Formats: sequence, structure tokens, C-alpha cells
Amino acid sequence: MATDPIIARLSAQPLIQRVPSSKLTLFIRRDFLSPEECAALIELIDADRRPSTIADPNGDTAFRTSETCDLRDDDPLVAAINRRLADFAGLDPGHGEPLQGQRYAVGQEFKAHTDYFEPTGADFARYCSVAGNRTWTMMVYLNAPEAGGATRFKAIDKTIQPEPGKLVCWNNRRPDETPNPATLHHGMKVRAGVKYVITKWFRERPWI
Ligand SMILES: O=C(O)CCC(=O)C(=O)O
Ligand SMILES: [Fe+2]
Repeated sequence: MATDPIIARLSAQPLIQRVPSSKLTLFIRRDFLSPEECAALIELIDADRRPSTIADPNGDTAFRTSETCDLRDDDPLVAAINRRLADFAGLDPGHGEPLQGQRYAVGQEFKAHTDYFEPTGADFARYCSVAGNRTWTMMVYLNAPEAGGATRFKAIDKTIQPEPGKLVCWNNRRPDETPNPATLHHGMKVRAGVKYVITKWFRERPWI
């Protein structure tokens, strides 16, 4: 199998940690964003948020209870962070969806899900016919809530604790490019305080 250039680039980044697993390619890089950048992003998220949505509703109205903010690329900070995320992984910035912020108050969560769209899902064509499915997820915690709010990857029994500026990124596909169910993850309930993250999803083809 040819070496995946994204995995090679991430593996070579200073201070990168790779979570040991044969099922899933998952990296962590602490202090990816500075405290000042985290604070500025939190301010943007607080200024403009809406209830989060999910792609293929499953009848559980409490499945994703957070709020979402669309972070516009015409903001210089957002544009710089988009460039830095793509460059860090060697991903084509043109394949990235617009950056989003997520905010979780006490009791809010995003239950176990995968970030790729189910090829058999009712809305697959609507979400994926132009840009294709999601490939990589890059997520950065902007703060640490006082309790709760970890991200749990059930299939590999790994729980990641929020820390300000900490980047988590993973490949949503297996080496044969099919969706990887071992990427199943749960944004767990915040128990005290508020949790903020940014999420960046990349696609198979350019995002228009
Ligand atoms: O908030 C988290 O820990 C996970 C967020 C997430 O999985 C998502 O936005 O797709
Ligand atoms: Fe997710």
C-alpha cells in the first residue's frame, strides 16, 4: 500500500501524538491554537449561534443538543485558521467545508455518530453529490469546561479530554477509502461550565 501523504505529513509534525490503533488513524496536537486565538473564536461563536442540526435525523430530538456557528472566511482570523489547518495536514484547502464553531451548555451533547454521510442514508445525494463524502475531520477545543465534555471514540476505547487549543484530527476513511465505522465518536455531556470547539471537515472533491 502506498504511504498516505496526509498521514505522513501529520506524523512528521512536531509535538504530534498518534493514538495507537490499527482500526483508526487519529492524531492529537496540544496547543495548536494560542489562548488569544481561542478567546477570539469563542467571542465569534457567542455572537452568532443557532441550534445544531444533523444530516439524517433518526427520531431522537436529543441526539445533538448543542449550538452551531458558521465561521465566515471573510474574517481574517477564520481565514488564517482555515489555512493553518489545511497546511498542517497537507489537505487541499479547497476541499474544506466552511469552518464551524460548536457550543455546549450544561447537559448538551452530540451522541455517538460518524462524521461521514451514510452512503445508504436518505439524504446522501443531497449532501454528497457535488463534493463527495467527508474525508478528514479536524477539531480544536477552545476551552476546558469545568466538568464533562470529553470526546469518546467507543470502538477504540479512547476518551479525549478538552484542553484549550488542543487539536484532534482523524481519517474518516479506511485505507481502501471506504467509510470507517471505527470513527464513531460521542461529544459527551458537559456537566459544569460551557464547552466550545471548532470543527473543520474535508471532502473528497472541491467544496463549492
Ligand atoms: O464536541 C465534540 O467533542 C465532538 C464534536 C463532533 O463530533 C462533531 O461536531 O462532529
Ligand atoms: Fe463528529
